[in-house]
Amino acid sequence: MDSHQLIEEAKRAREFAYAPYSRFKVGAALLTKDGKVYKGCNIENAAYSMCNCAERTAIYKAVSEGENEFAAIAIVADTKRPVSPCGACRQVIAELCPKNMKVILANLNGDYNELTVEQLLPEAFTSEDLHE
Ligand SMILES: O=c1ccn([C@H]2C[C@H](O)[C@@H](CO)O2)c(=O)[nH]1
Ligand SMILES: [Zn+2]
Repeated sequence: MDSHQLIEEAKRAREFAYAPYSRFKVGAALLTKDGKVYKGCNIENAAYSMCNCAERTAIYKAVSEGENEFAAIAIVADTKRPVSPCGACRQVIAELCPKNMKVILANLNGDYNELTVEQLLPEAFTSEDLHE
């Protein structure tokens, strides 16, 4: 599965977004090392703080199914520049995905950026900081 295919999977997930408040639909597709794809969309709530981002939906789906080896994630929204994940999602990605894993940020115009987890959240606070 290449970057373009993973972006297409994320676009399909985006169609399921439940975003009646922001009207901002986001899709994500997380690729495991053995080639499975877990998709996620954002899911909002009338109690706004409970909104869950697409990236975290995909990651939590995968982890809760026993997955822990990831190869790439694609995230797509209808933005001018490729979508920029929020800080909370950057922290979750840094926690559960390898530092050198590919992160593909895309929009619906065909623009995309590829970066690593470490580039997405430089100097991340991680479990290595917790205990000496
Ligand atoms: O990278 C992002 C940025 C925002 N959102 C969602 C959260 C909320 O439902 C809506 C507006 O912020 O978009 C995501 O899912 N991923
Ligand atoms: Zn987020």
